[in-house]
Amino acid sequence: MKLRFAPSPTGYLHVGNARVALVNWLLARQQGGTVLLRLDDTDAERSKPEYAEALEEDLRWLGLDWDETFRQSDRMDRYQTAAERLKKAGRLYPCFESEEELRYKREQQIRQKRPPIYDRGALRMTPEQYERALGNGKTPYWRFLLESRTVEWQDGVLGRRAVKLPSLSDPVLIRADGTPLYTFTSVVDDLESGVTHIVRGEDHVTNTGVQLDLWQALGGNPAKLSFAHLPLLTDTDGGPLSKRLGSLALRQLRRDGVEPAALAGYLAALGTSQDPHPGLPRDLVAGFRLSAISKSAARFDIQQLLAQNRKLLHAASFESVRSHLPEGADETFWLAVRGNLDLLSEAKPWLEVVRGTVVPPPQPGEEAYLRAALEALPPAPWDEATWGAWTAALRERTGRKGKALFHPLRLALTGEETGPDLKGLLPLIGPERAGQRLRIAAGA
Ligand SMILES: Nc1ncnc2c1ncn2[C@@H]1O[C@H](COP(=O)(O)OP(=O)(O)OP(=O)(O)O)[C@@H](O)[C@H]1O
Repeated sequence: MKLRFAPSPTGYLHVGNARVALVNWLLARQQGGTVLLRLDDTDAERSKPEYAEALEEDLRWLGLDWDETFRQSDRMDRYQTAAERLKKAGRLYPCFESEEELRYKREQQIRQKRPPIYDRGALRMTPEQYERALGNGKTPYWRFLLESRTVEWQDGVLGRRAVKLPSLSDPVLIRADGTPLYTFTSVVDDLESGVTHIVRGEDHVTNTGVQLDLWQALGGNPAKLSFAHLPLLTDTDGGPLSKRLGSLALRQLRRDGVEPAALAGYLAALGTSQDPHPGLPRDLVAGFRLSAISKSAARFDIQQLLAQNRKLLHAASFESVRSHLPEGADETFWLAVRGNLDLLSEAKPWLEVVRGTVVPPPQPGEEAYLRAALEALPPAPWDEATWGAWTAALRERTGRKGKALFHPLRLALTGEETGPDLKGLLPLIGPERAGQRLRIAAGA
């Protein structure tokens, strides 16, 4: 079994690309298969080495690896050879029609209520017309002659699928400047690198019909190839994802402090009826089932991702996050704040709150209460019982309870409306800072 992930290095990977990469990887690792990372970089204008580097880095960050890798741009001679083979078999034919001519033909077809399919006009060219076009300095581009049949396959996610080839235009495989196009290079590579399972986004379903025809024309046996098309992910608002738009890029999520295990766990369960659980890809292998993926488009909900991230952080040991915490953060600090974090990057401002300077906002009308709180501060040393003892004494003294009792204290001590449990924070803030902050807040 051999699977491949074949992104084009034309931008930063987004969560939709990552889901496809993850599913390929999980299937391969579950069944002892091989993973190939192929860089589809024949679009020289849009492909950039820095994107290729970035996508490898992003995949590794997510916890994925691969057994083989190559770039299409290194295999131009192979595409050339395959093209010659198709030409000899009469399946690749030269065309000279310009974009404008083709547009005109399409408009006419639409007016006549006919499907706008390429009419194979180039096949009717006589050898003399062909030579004349060449003599006039024209260079042909090349189309693949599709067979007149319906291509069917059993899709691992979508079920039985069929593509009627006569309803499609013969695809251009080679541009006039000689560059081969995706439809072509992809099939040549899949065939020559021994790929057995193609798992990719649903945007490729029509390609699959064409590519199976091409696969056969190049001597491949379609029975040896399995397909699964994953429904496309949309963004939180239901909009499409694109590398070009930079939407929901792995890079950005990583920069925002999302943990790879949160993302991988969420992506593996997305579009299934399973509840997501954080886990690195290697931890998800055993529980993964391709058949559990639903046929409908799935929405990538950033809130749900954050929920996974939260779950992960709340249970994370100090040792496991230590190297990503700001300097000065110790285990007591981590245990005090972890239950309140969506993202690891949010730990830093809390370190500021316990160690740095907080200017509490004014709380008009609360000055007397805050003065009473200052006076009731328990003596040092402070521990986790201090908050309970202090607020119990204040309850007794002022008759306050609930929010009226706690909220002015939180605001004065942290400068924030919400945050980690004060039972853990108060001893970290310590008597000196707590006293200062209460004094300022009380206007004392
Ligand atoms: N929104 C999406 N959801 C799920 N899979 C996707 C999505 N978009 C692309 N893919 C899949 O990601 C893989 C890599 O494709 P590709 O590099 O062409 O990405 P792309 O986002 O479509 O790129 P671009 O925006 O540059 O056209 C393919 O298998 C493709 O089907």
